[in-house]
Amino acid sequence: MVRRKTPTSFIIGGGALLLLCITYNLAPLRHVNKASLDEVQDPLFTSDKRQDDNDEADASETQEEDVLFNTLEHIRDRKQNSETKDITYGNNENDNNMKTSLGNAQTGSDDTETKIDLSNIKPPGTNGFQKDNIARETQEESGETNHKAIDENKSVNDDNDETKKTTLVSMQDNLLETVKSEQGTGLDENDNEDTYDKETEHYVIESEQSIEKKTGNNANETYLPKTKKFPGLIIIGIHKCGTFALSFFLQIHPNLVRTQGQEIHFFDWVMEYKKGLDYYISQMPLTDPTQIGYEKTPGYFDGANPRDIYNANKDVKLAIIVCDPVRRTMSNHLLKTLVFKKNVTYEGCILHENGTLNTEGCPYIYRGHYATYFKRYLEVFPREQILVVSTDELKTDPISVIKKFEIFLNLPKVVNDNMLYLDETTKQFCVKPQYWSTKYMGKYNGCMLRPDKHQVHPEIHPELIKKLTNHFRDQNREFVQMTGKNFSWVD
Ligand SMILES: Nc1ncnc2c1ncn2[C@@H]1O[C@H](COP(=O)(O)OS(=O)(=O)O)[C@@H](OP(=O)(O)O)[C@H]1O
Repeated sequence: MVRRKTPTSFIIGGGALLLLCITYNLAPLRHVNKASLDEVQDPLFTSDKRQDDNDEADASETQEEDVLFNTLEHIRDRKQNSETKDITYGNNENDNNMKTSLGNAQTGSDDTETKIDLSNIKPPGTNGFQKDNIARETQEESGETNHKAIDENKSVNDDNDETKKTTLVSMQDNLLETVKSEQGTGLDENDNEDTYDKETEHYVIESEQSIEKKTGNNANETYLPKTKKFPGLIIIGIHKCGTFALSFFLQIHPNLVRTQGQEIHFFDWVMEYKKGLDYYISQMPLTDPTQIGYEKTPGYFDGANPRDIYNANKDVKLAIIVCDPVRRTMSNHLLKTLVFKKNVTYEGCILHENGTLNTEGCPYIYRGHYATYFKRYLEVFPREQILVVSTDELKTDPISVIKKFEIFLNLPKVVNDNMLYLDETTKQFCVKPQYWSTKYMGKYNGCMLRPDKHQVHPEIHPELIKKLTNHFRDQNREFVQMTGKNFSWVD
């Protein structure tokens, strides 16, 4: 009679075998996860004076795909608002305001002094200007590409650590590039022929235009070589105060050339900064010796270390465009919710649960502390090296603003009122066709009509306006003193 093996030994033997298989099979995956996470997270989430790492813990607990989505979201947040503390609404120990809704803002307070009746506040965005267009534009410019990139990654062989790591890193680069291109015009300069001249420390490029000048119809024009160099002007802020419009209108000056299609974020994103100055210069537009290249990254105002900019080029001229910080809070919120689809409420950001203002935790508010940030620049740059203009003025009289730049940058005085017209339908100033470049401005037809730059603002509750106005008063007054300029919104 054949003795059958006991079930116990089967169980023990089988169990051991199973354990061995699981360990063997999962070990590489675990290894990949860890390595990949390190690769993906390190540059993005490293704690730094410029970057907040509050998402790090969450991200490290997710699977790879989730990390990539999170990474994209994280980069988006950085790009979108250039907010170094963006995700951290809840830095107050009692505050978890990302989750705070209108409802619990109303009910959460025991403090009758500070409690505000918010029942009349309309949820933002329900009747927002061209909301669908924004959604489409956002999707067109980023979403589809991002998802495609992520789908592509799914096909990578799970067993191949190196391939996977490389893919994740290059996906991270792709995502960053995609995100970077979201905010700009989306019209990229065709400058693949870069060559770096070590002697002059310049990128020397023959652009289409200069080649055309040498060989084409414009043979009589003097050929001026175009190079990439450190910008002569950087528009450092202020976020949501019309930096795009300013950058747009400055293009009508023939001696000013802006970077195309993206904000550079070199001085406020650690990962970009680490790429070095040569990389930064490679991102600049081609300019001939009569032209000044400029870039605008509003995140520099509150997110960059002014010393880094100064050390890179102490002669660079800086500009900021300034708006009412109370209105700016809503602008910031609409960008976050309508354009970047964050599920947050205005009140959830700006108020603690007890109804007091979340002044240090909500970027809508703390980015309006103009005096604080401006002071940091004045510690490094001479006042006369920073031009301060106002959003109101740019809206009502763009040419006068550009004329200020002509003086500030010692440019030929060529701009005049005749270059613009007031569009009757939109009540916006537009550039006459003969003064805009089809290559860079064509998409907007000479008018600065990006829907996300003309949001219809829902009403802010009068009590909140009062609170915010009181809060910003000292900062505003100090800012007026520092700049020597007056603004309609400063009392
Ligand atoms: N022509 C003109 N002149 C001056 N200012 C203008 C102009 N057009 C738009 N705007 C204002 O620009 C706001 C968007 O600001 P930014 O372009 O700086 O936004 S961002 O920081 O780049 O995301 C935008 O904010 P919202 O009104 O909330 O859309 C406008 O207040």
